[in-house]
Amino acid sequence: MPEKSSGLEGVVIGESRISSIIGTKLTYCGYEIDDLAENAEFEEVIFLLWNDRLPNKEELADFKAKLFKFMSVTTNNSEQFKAFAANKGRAMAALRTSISYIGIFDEKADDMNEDANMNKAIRIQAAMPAVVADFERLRNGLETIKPKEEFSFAKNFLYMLFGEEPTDTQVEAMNKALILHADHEINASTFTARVCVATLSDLYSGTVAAIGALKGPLHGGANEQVMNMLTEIGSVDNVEDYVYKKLENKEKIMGIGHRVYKDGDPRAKYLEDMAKRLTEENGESELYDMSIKIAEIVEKEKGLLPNVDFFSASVYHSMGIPHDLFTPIFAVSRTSGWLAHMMEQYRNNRLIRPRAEYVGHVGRKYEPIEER
Ligand SMILES: CC(=O)SCCNC(=O)CCNC(=O)[C@H](O)C(C)(C)COP(=O)(O)OP(=O)(O)OC[C@H]1O[C@@H](n2cnc3c(N)ncnc32)[C@H](O)[C@@H]1OP(=O)(O)O
Ligand SMILES: O=C([O-])CC(=O)C(=O)O
Repeated sequence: MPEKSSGLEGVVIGESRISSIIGTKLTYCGYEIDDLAENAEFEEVIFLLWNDRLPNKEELADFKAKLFKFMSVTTNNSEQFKAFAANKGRAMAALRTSISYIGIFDEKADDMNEDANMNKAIRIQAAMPAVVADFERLRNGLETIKPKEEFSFAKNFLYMLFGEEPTDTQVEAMNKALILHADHEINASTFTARVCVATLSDLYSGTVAAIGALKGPLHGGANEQVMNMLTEIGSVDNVEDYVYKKLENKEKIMGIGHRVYKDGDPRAKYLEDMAKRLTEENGESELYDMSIKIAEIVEKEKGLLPNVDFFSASVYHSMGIPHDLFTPIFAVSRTSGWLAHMMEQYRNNRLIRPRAEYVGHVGRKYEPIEER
């Protein structure tokens, strides 16, 4: 029997050209995350992850046009969608179900060639922001908003969500957040997507499986939990009591710690900067001050540092985004990484099927029901 690794910690599951984590350095296809966060548009990063190179001007224009086309044809006006939005259905569940639902109507869903998969990838990526925005509007009894061709992905996402043109600061913050969350090696949701398509299942199925994995509070779901925690704490004066009590009870502080980064998450500093700026502009800098105090105590007591989810909560809150849409926004971004990984998996596929050490009963015999 091969060696056991709980949580597959430290296990290398194969090769990838997509993102690399070395110490606290994160790169996408060889480009440092800092370089991309400072200079790129999210659409360029999606293209990069899917093609292993940045697009030229014409390729980017063509790619944006395709994304736009599918963002605008994704009408979430089906009766089912309206019903779960009107019932104030849960946002991640709505997203998961919507992607599955859209997949039903793609006649080429099971075509496995590279071109067909690239087309499906564009459809899925483009559908994500539209589904999140439409869900938010429909549950509030509002009309859905069509994207505009001249707007970027980040700008359209905010525009479809709020129904008015976002400010440059908001667009810049959303663009950066989308880039910073786009890919992260073999995290739990990406691994889930790869396991799913390694059976030669389709990209819709892999995306739906990945959304389910991202939803959990130990992964992408942590950003909403961070906001719940900040709301519950309420003021800087209450931080110490709250954090020490949690630690004494061996409870987790959300948004802190990481399976791979033990010396800090390189994405957190960007979100921290944005959180500082945006909370100040919003007159809610206490949210930032509380976050800093929480992080200081947990670092002092446990040696653990904030991950990408910690400051993204105050960033999204400052932008006026409802708290249950924080994790769906993570999904809008991470879909780019999931799709890149699934297409990479197809190119060099092998069924993913590990083993388990059996620790259950042995040698039992079937007992007739009357004798149990
Ligand atoms: C995008 C993302 O997915 S980033 C991660 C988002 N998730 C969170 O923010 C949830 C909070 N954090 C956690 O639960 C964890 O740090 C994880 C799941 C992210 C990583 O967990 P693991 O690699 O399994 O670390 P592990 O659970 O072994 O932790 C090691 C020790 O640190 C403690 N610890 C880890 N994270 C935290 C935390 N957030 N708060 C308090 N203690 C923590 C553990 O209890 C454990 O303590 P012990 O040695 O006294 O038992
Ligand atoms: O890599 C991980 O385990 C979690 C994470 O930070 C991410 O998915 O962005």
